[in-house]
Amino acid sequence: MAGLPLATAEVCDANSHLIISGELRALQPIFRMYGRRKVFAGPVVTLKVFEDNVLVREFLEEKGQGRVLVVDGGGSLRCAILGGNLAQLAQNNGWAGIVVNACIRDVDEIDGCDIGVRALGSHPMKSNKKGMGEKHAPVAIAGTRICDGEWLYADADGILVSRTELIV
Ligand SMILES: O=C([O-])CC(=O)C(=O)O
Repeated sequence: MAGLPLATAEVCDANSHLIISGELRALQPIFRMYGRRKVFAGPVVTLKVFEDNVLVREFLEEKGQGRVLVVDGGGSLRCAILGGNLAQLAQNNGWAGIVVNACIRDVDEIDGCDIGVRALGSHPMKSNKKGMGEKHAPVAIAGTRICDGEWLYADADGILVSRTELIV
């Protein structure tokens, strides 16, 4: 069930066979936690952009239905590709969380939203608005390849990606 609070450490202990096969991977611990939801999970939607957040908005304008948006922003530390308005939109549209391999801004506003956000850090500058990027492309972030439709589980210990939904 989407949103079920699975503990990532317990999932790892109980599923060593899935770790060995590569079906279950842990992202390297490079992210900071933002948003009110410290624990979130759901099916993944991937997006690849670079210092441009038009496509981030396009996704978050859709109904989230408990999904997690994974944005590979190329690791950029030069501007923010998610801010308070987009986080509010994501919350209102029912996204479970957003993982950003880049920076965010409006941290206080995002921390007030009922959504989980992980990002490399915060940056006060906005991004470009050209609409460049690739939706649903496989991404490689934090040492981990992530594909559209996989499942992501995040809690205080870290972030797991599983090829299929994990059942408790
Ligand atoms: O529009 C942007 O570039 C991001 C932002 O600041 C927001 O979502 O509030």
